[in-house]
Amino acid sequence: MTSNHDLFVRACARLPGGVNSPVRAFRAVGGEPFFTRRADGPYLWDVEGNRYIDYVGSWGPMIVGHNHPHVREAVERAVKDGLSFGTPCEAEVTMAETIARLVPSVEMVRMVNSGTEATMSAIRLARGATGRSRIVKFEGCYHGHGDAFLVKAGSGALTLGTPTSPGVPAALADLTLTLPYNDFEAATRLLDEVGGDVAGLIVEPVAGNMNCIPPREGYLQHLRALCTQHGALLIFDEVMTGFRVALGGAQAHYGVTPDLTTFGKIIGGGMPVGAYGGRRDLMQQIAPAGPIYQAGTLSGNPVAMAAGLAMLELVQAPGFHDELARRTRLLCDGLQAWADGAGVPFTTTRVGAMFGLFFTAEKIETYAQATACDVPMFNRFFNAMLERGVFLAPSAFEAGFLSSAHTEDVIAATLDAAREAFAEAKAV
Ligand SMILES: Cc1ncc(COP(=O)(O)O)c(C=O)c1O
Ligand SMILES: N[C@H](C=O)CCC(=O)O
Repeated sequence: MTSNHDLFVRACARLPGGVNSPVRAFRAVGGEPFFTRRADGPYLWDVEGNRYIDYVGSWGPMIVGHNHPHVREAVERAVKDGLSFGTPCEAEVTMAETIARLVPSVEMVRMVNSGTEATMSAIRLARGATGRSRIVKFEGCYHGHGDAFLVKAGSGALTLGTPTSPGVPAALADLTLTLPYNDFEAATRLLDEVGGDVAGLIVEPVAGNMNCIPPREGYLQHLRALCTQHGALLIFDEVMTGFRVALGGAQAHYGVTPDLTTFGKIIGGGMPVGAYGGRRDLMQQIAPAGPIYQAGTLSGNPVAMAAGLAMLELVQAPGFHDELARRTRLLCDGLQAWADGAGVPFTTTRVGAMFGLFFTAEKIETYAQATACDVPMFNRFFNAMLERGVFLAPSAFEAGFLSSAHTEDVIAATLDAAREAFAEAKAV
């Protein structure tokens, strides 16, 4: 039998850090990653046969659990007709119509192959449409690895201590202005100062790459008003929140209408997909309808569209998101109870089926608070949970995700593990 360790040794010889995306490497939590052989429902199995309850969900897409038969069968049917056409196909039209129906601010959409491509393209559109160069993002928010976004970025960049990446030319980084998330005054001040030069302000409407931080009440409305006042485009990066925190995404949940929205994860059903869309007058500026160029050999891939459409069918079931939110609350309340019982300072955040675990007694609303939490304690808890067969995101700065396959029994098993894990993490 191949072992996780042997595979990691082989991987490190040929893949930087042994992985194809930094967050998978377990650098922050210590130890070595496991190698998944198969996944089903709420579970992953590694190459050694160990089973894990999975709260990473492929970093968000697997909202109906792994290997859901409806999604798998749609993929199997699509594959029989060919893997890629390089011509338009019906499924991509249906995908665009579905997104537009479920997210009304998106009048037109362009399919791409990742969340990174979606955000890079949205920013190009914002710059092209406004004739302005600067963009505004938030400290600790992550929008993929495009140059413009690797400035005070979250996710693996924050975890590994390189929030502003080498390799991004200073001339480009200087065009990215950053703001503290959830700070009303700072946003007002910055836009009053330079708003006339700002093409777009991009935000994760629920921050999910510095752990999970919901917006303060009225904050997204405030950003909307500022962008309107200064003629900057408001871009919601819903790669993580789209179709997860509510059927219509965070914009439906909070009742705020952005100019442009980016998607990924769930709309691919587990296949590599992204999309950006928004107001018709803006999207009509994208080539070949307009002059702003953006293209993709595999964009609108028929197999990926089939997977995404099948998943979007499932999340439209009546009560789907309410039930997921209820179970997420069960999980978070249960964790809180065991942490309190063990005398461990701990707090949780959640919006829909997205949650955050913080080792602090404070209510978390800012990047500064998130990064001041007890990270070594998180790392011990992570490893104690892993030993008990529960896989949390391997970083104190990533959100957790629930799926409809996480039944009350699965949550109860998670909580049993947590009771011991809190005690073990505290004992050190
Ligand atoms: C909010 C957000 N935007 C963009 C991205 C980039 O997506 P991808 O990894 O598919 O390029 C991610 C995740 O990686 C994300 O969480
Ligand atoms: N936090 C990232 C996206 O949501 C994790 C995915 C990755 O970068 O591999």
